[in-house]
Amino acid sequence: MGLPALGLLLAAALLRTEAALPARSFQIDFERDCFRKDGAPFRYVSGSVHYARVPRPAWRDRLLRLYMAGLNAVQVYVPWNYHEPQPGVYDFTGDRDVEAFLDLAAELGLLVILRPGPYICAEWEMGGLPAWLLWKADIILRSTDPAYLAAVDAWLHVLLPKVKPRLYQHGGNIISVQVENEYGSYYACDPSYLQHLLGTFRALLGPEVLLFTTDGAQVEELRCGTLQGLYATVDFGPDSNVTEAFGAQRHIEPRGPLVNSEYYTGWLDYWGGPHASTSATLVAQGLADMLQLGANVNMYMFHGGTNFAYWSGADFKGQYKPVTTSYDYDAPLSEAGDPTEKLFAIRTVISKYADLLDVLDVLSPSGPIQSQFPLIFETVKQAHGFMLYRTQLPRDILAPATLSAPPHSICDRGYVMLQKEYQGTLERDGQTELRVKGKAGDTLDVLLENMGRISFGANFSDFKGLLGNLSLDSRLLRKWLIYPLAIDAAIQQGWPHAALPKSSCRGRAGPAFYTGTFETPGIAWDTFVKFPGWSKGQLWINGFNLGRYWPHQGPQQTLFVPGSILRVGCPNNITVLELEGAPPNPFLLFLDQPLFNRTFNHSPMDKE
Ligand SMILES: CCCCNC(=S)N1C[C@H](O)[C@@H](O)[C@@H](O)[C@H]1CO
Repeated sequence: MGLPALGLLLAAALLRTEAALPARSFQIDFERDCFRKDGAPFRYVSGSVHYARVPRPAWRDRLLRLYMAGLNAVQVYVPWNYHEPQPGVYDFTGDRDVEAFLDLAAELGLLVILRPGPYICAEWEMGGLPAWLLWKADIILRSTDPAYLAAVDAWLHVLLPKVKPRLYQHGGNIISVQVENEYGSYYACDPSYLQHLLGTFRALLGPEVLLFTTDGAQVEELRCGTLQGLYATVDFGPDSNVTEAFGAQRHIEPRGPLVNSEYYTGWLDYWGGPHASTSATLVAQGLADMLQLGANVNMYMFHGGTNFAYWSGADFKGQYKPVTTSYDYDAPLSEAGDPTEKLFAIRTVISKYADLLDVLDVLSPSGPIQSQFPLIFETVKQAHGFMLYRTQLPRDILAPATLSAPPHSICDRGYVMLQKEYQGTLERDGQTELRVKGKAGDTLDVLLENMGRISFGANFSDFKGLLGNLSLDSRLLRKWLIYPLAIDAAIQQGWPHAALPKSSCRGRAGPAFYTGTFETPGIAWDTFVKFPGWSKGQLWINGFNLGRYWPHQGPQQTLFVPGSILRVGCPNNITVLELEGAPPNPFLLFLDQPLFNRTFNHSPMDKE
């Protein structure tokens, strides 16, 4: 392609910058029975932490432990009575600073599932309803009783304006909001009450936020607890049959994501009764069964904490049963915040389902840029490294179709995945076509690598990225999400070591991060690292970017590692971004000599 055409193409690409709008969406895909976050399939693995049961100085510790266990969201109740001790008197300070708790979760990269009630149950005093409601002795709680609704609306008009700017669609981290709580278990069964709440939540939160209900996984409980316009979810513990329980949800929601909003990791204690104890193995197995189904799960409780002061509630089953001060719940994180055997069992399960590409929230914290056609690095002000281009197949492609790029428009290498399965590599001066097949809506990703801008010999600017439009059987692919990747920043901040649970990993085809640690033998000398059987990628040790490796291409087979970046007497963190395919049992070798030339003597170290 001559320069003018390339120039024109470039101009066209540049002209399209106005189309670049930030995409922040969290919706239900009723076709593919999943959530979509920014247009991409998304599944949450969440845990309940109640800020009202944890002193504020410990919030960061508890949320970080939840994050490091591999969860990507935290479910949060808002107890009305904790914030409105007297009618019209509000307290959001100190341990009651719910905004600070939500913002801390956001800072730690956690999404939030918010449950503002107004009734929350939770073994909390009066289920979160303020005791002063009972000054009107004949009030009918959780109904369309005008006195009750007046107090509810006044409270929601104070609380929900604090929530709205933190909604995911507004740049925050709250992905969904629950209306009421297990209303199907309440005798009143007043659908006008739920309808009123729906109206108030929509008026104060806007049309985009995902609103849902939660009820026990029994059809009779779902009958009164659900409402058109509120996505119905269920709750059940490890002693339930997963298929039957989600079958109850499907009775109300035949399509949409499976959601267990309260997967009981333990249970509450009553005065006079035994401390609850639920087997870690049973809890982990139930979690694995649900994740295998692709379900979204919130573990109730991940961390229970304590019913300080007079905040413990009570159950009534023909007999008054007050709940204890400890809300340990036999949860994965103990009342005092200590990890338990159950936490490690859960972390192991999650690590088997952790999806590295879900870490786009970390690697691309500003979120994707939405554009009709691909944008180049320079348009989005990305200098070096990698960008991820994502779109969906526009139609079923049941027979292999040709995915193609204009010649020389791949600057410089594009690693193609369909539904996260590696399809092959598009190259600047090489292969520009691949054969793919899939279903409408399948996610097509192109991880685009900048291999370095021309330093001599060209009379044009060496722009980077997808400089042209990809097509499928000659029909242009549109509606792209573009993620500039800040990999170095994430690694320097401790990702993925702090985030991804350690698990024995087997090599896979296509782009993937591999992490590990190693000890030096008491010295920190210069060394050379070799990649037996690896293909091409990038290497970091202790946050230092050592550069590109490409033993598949050669000639060099090792990377130089300066001794100055190594640590003695403590683990060294190593992160590998392999782009085309790691060996089945990935390992690295440290040598005291460089290998500058690709050898073909098939020595054991060269074994693929
Ligand atoms: C014996 C408790 C019966 C009601 N509560 C139930 S089932 N639960 C569901 C309820 O939504 C939650 O807030 C918690 O109260 C949980 C028990 O920890």
